[in-house]
Formats: sequence, C-alpha cells, structure tokens
Amino acid sequence: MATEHTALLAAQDLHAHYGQSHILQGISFSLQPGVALGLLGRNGMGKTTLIRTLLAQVRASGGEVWVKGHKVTQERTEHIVRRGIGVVPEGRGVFPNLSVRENLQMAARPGTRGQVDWTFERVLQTFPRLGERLGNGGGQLSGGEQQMLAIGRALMTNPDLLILDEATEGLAPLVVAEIWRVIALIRASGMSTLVVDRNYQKVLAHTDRCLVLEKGRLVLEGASDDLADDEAALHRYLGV
Ligand SMILES: Nc1ncnc2c1ncn2[C@@H]1O[C@H](COP(=O)(O)OP(=O)(O)OP(=O)(O)O)[C@@H](O)[C@H]1O
Repeated sequence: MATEHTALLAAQDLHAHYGQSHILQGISFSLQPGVALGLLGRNGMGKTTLIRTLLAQVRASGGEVWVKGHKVTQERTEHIVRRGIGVVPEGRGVFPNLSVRENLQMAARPGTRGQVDWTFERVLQTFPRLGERLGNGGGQLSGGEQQMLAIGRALMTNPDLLILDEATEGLAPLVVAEIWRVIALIRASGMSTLVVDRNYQKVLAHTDRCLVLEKGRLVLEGASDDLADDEAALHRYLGV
C-alpha cells in the first residue's frame, strides 16, 4: 500500500489498549488531501480512542501513524498537530478563564504551507455569535457557543485537516444545525475533515468516504453515498 506517503493521515495496523483491554485491534486506513472522512460505529466501538491514538494522546501498543509521509508514531501530540491538524476534541477544550478574543488569538498561526486562509475576521464572519461575545470568558459561554469557539480555535491554526469528535453532542437543534452548516462550509473550502458524530445520516451527508468501526476493528470502508444506500450494512453495524 503506497498510500501512507501521499496521505494527509494514515494508520497502519494500529493497536491500542486501556490496561488489559485491547481496544483498537489493527486499524489501517488513509485519508487523502481534500477528502471528508466520516468515522462511524455504535457507542464504545473505539472511535474516540482511534482519534486519540492517531494524535498520540493514547499510546499506540502496535502499528504506525503517518502524517504527510512522516511516521509520527513516536511523536508527541503537539508535534503531530503542528504538521497541520486542527482538533475539536470531544468535550470542547476552550480556555474558560480567557476571553473569546484571547481564545481565538492565542490559537492563530499560519498553516504548514504558510496559508492564512482563516483569520480572526473570517472566524467571526463564520460564527457571528462569537463576535457578540468577544469580551466574555470562555467559561461564561453557552455549550453551543463554546463549541463554536472550539471550532474557531481549530480553524485559526489553518490546518490541512480538521478533526471533529462529537462536535454537536448535547447541543440544541438550532445550534446543531449551525455547526453542520459550518462543517459543510469547511468541506467546501477544500480542507480535509475527519468527522465523528452520533447522527450517522449527517455524517454520511457531509463526507465523501466513511470508515465503520466495530469492536476496535474496521469492518467497512467506502463511499458515503454507497453506505447511505446500504440498509443492510447500516442495520448490521449501526443498529439502525
Ligand atoms: N480511559 C479509559 N479507560 C478504560 N477504558 C476506556 C477508556 N476510554 C474508553 N474506554 C473503553 O474503550 C472502548 C472504546 O471507547 P471509545 O470512547 O473509543 O468508543 P467510541 O466509539 O468513541 O464510543 P462513544 O460514542 O461512546 O464515545 C469502550 O469499551 C470504552 O468503555
């Protein structure tokens, strides 16, 4: 497989354990530039663990992770994300004691190709709500506003790949719609995305390809459109 070298992100036979529990059991995939990739699977199948292992927040117990042709399996998270990955973690990760403005400005940096497509102004245009809250502390925001801020912070790093883990979890329907609107906009801009969300229909609609995890193994990989039409697979792997 030649794909690790051209891929933005790739895993080769990746394993991870929590104590004695063998959570990821040999995951291989690659994400090519410009592709929106969905990660699906029922609760507890290993989606968050896969993302955390790719980013070295969980130590891989076997296998390799590659970012743009570099083997990063032994690197620290800060170094891996500096290679062009923006992360919106499950649980958001905004700084509660810093203002919205500070949260955004401290994240700002050019991308790996020197690109500054995402500026403070563009993030505020994308999320007008944040513009009305610039002086508020991150901790004073509603859940939806915090999520917008987390996405805004990730965009300010001008990543080549944006990873969104459960970005709509626990949010009101209007805010959820707003987040999906922005995910569509990011995809249309050509930035690659890796999207995990409980709403499989939205994931299928907003991605080009999908991976399906079951008990720490990749059981299906294919075009999102094809999977959307495959009722048997959706029933079997997602229980819908
Ligand atoms: N810190 C941890 N210590 C021990 N086991 C864990 C830990 N985090 C997750 N697990 C277990 O690892 C397995 C995979 O969890 P993971 O969170 O990766 O699944 P998921 O597919 O993201 O599911 P969910 O949608 O519920 O978050 C589950 O069985 C879970 O109970």
